[in-house]
Amino acid sequence: MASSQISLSSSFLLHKLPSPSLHRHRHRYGQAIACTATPSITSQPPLPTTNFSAKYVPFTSISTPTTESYSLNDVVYRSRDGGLLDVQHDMSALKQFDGHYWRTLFDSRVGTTKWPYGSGVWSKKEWVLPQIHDDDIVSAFEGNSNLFWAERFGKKFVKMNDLWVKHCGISHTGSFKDLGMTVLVSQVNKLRKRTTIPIIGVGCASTGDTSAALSAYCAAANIPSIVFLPANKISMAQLVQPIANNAFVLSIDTDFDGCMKLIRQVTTELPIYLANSLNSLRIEGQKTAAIEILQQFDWEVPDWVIVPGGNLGNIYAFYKGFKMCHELGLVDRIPRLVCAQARNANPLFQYYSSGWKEFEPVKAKTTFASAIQIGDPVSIDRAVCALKESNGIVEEASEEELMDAMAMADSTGMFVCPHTGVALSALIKLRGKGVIGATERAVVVSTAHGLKFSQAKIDYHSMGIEGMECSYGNSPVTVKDDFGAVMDELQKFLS
Ligand SMILES: Cc1ncc(COP(=O)(O)O)c(C=O)c1O
Ligand SMILES: N[C@@H](CCOP(=O)(O)O)C(=O)O
Repeated sequence: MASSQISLSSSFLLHKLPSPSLHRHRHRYGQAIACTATPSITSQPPLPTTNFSAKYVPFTSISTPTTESYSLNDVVYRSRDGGLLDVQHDMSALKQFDGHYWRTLFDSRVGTTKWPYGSGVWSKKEWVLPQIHDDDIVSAFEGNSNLFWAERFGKKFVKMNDLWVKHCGISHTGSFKDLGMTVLVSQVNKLRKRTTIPIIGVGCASTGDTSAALSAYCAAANIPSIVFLPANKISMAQLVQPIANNAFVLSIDTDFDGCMKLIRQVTTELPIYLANSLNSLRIEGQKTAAIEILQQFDWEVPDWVIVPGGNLGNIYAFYKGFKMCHELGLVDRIPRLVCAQARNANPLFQYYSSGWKEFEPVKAKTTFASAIQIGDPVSIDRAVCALKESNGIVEEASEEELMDAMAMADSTGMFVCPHTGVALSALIKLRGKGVIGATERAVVVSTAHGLKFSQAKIDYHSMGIEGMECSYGNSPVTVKDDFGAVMDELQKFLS
């Protein structure tokens, strides 16, 4: 058994759970929701009675079949040989229903208040965590985020008409991490409530967004959360989130990669459940953003999806979501994926540029895209798989390019984070090279809310960043309290 595994009982039996056909009323987030696991609305297809299931398998089993597998009720993050794990669904059970069935089922749940299907994640429950009981789910009705037609940005800056931004950051804690965290914390909630597995808390290393999501979902479920943050390397808005949500916060004098090493060691010694995306449960929630994009396009497949990458779980999550939709007959192909990295933290870009010869972690340098300042991504193998299987591309953006792209987007009415700037910058480059065509449909994934990174925007618009022109900077004009002076400034502006 790998040292990172805590040997715990996997004998938790689902038949101990209350019958899923129970009709009942329950309270969530102060709202009384009439909930039934057997929906009565006629527009919704009957729920399948088949027993769907999922288990952990070594990630390598995608290409090399193996008998090694673990129950999702086990506390295990790595395979016997120390590799990554993946959640494998019983695809033959899911395939008993055709693509039309799944599309109709998922569409019927959009906008519902019925627990837990009002969540963009749990509206796909059968594909996410099929064996969890609704009562154990910890959700803030995350997901269902805006797929924004970036009409003005598209026309003005990249000569495209069919450009979209998936605003995953307009969410409960302001980033896409909510999608994965609802799944992970729900599973922990179930294990703590219904088994004797000792989990005293849930922990993560973070560049700011994972910790915000973890602490919020744990607080909602009354589960202790422990977060390791690289000191002085995350934004104030991100730092205050776990503090406000009552997490135990360790600010450590290292970078994210150092924090990640520490939390991996700590979670092998103490019964603290690991919440980083090394834990493949997170991917199951995050993959629903891909399914949601297809759904929002009425199940038409975009040509390109561009995702900023750091620890590299999300690029694989998008691939997995698209792949499942293809395999289960909801769509007939998958989009090409682009992973965009900051030049100051670009180990994947370097690996890709070398023709996938040899992966070398890097020492990540300071970047305005601070949440992706990661030099040794845990999901490197997952990212390579996603890119190879989707005929994907890796791009990078300099500090000036990513900040300009962020400012360009904001000038057209968005308010995006620097990581979205990295992805937009990749789009600009790929359009410039003619790789992405003018009439193709592209989706840029926006990963966090711009308000979390207001200091970066202040720095840019103050035009005081050393070595950066800040070409799209927009400083306020200082004027004295005088009608004539105000009129003079307005005349200058209007002319
Ligand atoms: C805002 C933001 N964007 C992008 C990423 C990259 O996601 P991933 O680590 O899954 O590659 C992260 C976290 O790493 C993030 O917090
Ligand atoms: N950007 C992340 C970095 C950790 O990524 P994870 O997906 O492995 O948790 C963060 O916000 O902490």
